[in-house]
Amino acid sequence: MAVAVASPSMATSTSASAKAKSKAGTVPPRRLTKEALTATHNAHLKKQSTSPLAPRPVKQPVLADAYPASTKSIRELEIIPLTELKAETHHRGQGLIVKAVSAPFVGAGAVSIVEDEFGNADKLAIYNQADSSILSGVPEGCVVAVKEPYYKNNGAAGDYMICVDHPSDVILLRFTDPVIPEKLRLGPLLKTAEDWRNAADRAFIEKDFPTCVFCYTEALEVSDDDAFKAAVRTKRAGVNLLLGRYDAAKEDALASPTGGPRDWRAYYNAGRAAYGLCHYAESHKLLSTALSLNLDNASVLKEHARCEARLREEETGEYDFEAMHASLGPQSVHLDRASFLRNTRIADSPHHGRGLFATRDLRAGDLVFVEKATLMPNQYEPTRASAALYAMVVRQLCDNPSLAEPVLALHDGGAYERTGKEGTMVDGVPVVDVFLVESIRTKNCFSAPRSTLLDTRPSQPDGRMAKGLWVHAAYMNHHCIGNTIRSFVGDMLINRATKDIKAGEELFHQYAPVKPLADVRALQHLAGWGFTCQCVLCETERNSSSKAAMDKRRELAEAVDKLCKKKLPGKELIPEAKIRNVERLLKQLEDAHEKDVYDAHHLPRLTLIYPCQWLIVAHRGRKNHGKVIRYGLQVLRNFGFRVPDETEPGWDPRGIYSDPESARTSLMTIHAVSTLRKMAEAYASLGHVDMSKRAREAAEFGYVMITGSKNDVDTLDK
Ligand SMILES: C[S@@+](CC[C@H](N)C(=O)[O-])C[C@H]1O[C@@H](n2cnc3c(N)ncnc32)[C@H](O)[C@@H]1O
Repeated sequence: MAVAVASPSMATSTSASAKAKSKAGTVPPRRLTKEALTATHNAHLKKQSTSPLAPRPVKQPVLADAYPASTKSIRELEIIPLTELKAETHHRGQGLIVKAVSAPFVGAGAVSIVEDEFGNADKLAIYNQADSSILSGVPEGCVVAVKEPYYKNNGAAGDYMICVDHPSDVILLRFTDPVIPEKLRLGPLLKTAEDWRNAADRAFIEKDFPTCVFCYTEALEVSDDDAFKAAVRTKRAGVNLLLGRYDAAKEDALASPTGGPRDWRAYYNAGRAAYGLCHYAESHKLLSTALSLNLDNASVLKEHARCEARLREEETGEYDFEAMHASLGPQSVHLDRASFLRNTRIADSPHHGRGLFATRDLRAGDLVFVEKATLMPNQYEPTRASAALYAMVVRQLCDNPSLAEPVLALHDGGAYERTGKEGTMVDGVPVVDVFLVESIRTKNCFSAPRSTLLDTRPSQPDGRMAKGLWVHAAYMNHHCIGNTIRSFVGDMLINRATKDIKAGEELFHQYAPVKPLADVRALQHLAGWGFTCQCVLCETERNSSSKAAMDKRRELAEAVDKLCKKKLPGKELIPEAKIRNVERLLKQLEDAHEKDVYDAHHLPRLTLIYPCQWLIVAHRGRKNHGKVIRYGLQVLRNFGFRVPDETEPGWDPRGIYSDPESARTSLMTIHAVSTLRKMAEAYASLGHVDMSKRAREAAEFGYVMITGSKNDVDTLDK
């Protein structure tokens, strides 16, 4: 489903919010009557979009307004009437029990008019519910408990609402729940378990799966017939599978065997649920049991074989990358593949908290790990990608509580105070704190193109990225001079070594492409992830490079950008005079790098890369092959690789990746690959066949690291 960000008009304006804050903690003197509330609500309902394809808005949390989710049971709270709600107040230790007396208006959240046992009415806005939950649009007549409610002004005078951000702060109560006050109690809507089961079956036919689950649950509560219950559980397992509620599906399925001939179905469903959770070993075991009970069943055989393929990937790290690329499409970015993680382990890092470490020696170019996204929405629209991921994490934590352990274990930036109860079950639902989720999302998510390979094509890249969470990769710390690099095929993250790595060494990657200017880079690290990079480049530039030299480099880099318009030349012939101007600026920029800092430590000189690349393309257009090679060597040198100033006899570009000296200082990027490829072409034009072959092989090898798999490096021209 498409996701949109809630429009600014939905947010309270600054002056209105200041006014509202001045009333904080007091019971508002004038509130809207039930009739006024209902009239406005009904007017909104009439305008409500009913298209299932309409983008679903998401109310993304503002971390500055964070408050913790309630961790108490509704039974521990003091139930208050609506008239006791105080403005801009989180009612700690208190709760509401109210009945929906209107149909829900479903937008960024679901808004209903609710009534308490005394006939007081108010507006209830529930956000962040999973689509699988009835609470994503509370049906009229349902009774809900709101725990530790937050009451806020909605912008206009007298217009207040109960705002539920944390999905676990609202509980759908069963009609017979004794906590419901007498006046709101309807008693059971249907009498017998069969009635409820039939109602569920009807909801199933109408594809109203949340209602279907609700009615099966009521049937189970009412019945004491084990055979009936087993059959209902089988049905509910099937619906939960459809809803992607795999934890519940597995539990239902495993509670349904009766010792009869249809038990294979229970293990089959449980196996499919475990597969949905990517628990392939468990899935295989369950499907094997199903198979032992029904040897010839084609569906079981198919799932069993699929599961074995996943186990092989987990074990060997062997993937058919070509087939994975071929299977990508606008609607198919979630690939049916398992993660391969055994070359790595999570352990304490001297850099920060936990990090990822190699469990065996790896060579440059080796696959370090491959990880299937824990969660990645198929949403590449830049304005929607973050909100879509946030919404997905929240909804999945509600739908599959077992996800809480790996997701909540991630670093949250340290500023958010956890209660320690997040993820635990209270009142039958997992405590989900949306502000914690957002803190974790911002510190751990990656941007992912649909395919890194396609992204390297100049004709293709649209720069559109989805955002996703890969919980294993999230343990990797940043290093500008990283020893690994990531790429993507759909929702699969591929991580390859860019250098030789010894068992036990910490693995690093770059969180974002490394900015050439040290202070810009430092700001990005601090603002984005709250750290100061200690890599040799950042550390040395911070401590040894003078401010005057840094300013000079910035000034000259800007002059180059201005002259070259921040682009590489196209097919046009570049005038000699312009080339000379760029060469002059390049020389000045080179001189602005202190020799005792950059040459002594052989540090990358990142501001020099762009003018060198520009000159390569300009000279290539004029068939100045010697110059292409000269500036090609400079690009490699400026990325921190050890290369000769001029091609020396015996120099082999294929050695740059495993050269231990280069390893300390070099950054691996697509620009190094495209430079090697152009050098290969220039060597060939000069008749240096052997050097051309070596440079081409070095480019091809680098392209495997960059794109994640073996691909034709000429893609760079397509
Ligand atoms: C995705 S987490 C990485 C795993 C994290 N170390 C942990 O313990 O969970 C990102 C956070 O790690 C920390 N970090 C990453 N790279 C770092 C580095 N080179 N130096 C210091 N802290 C770093 C920052 O606090 C950053 O917000």
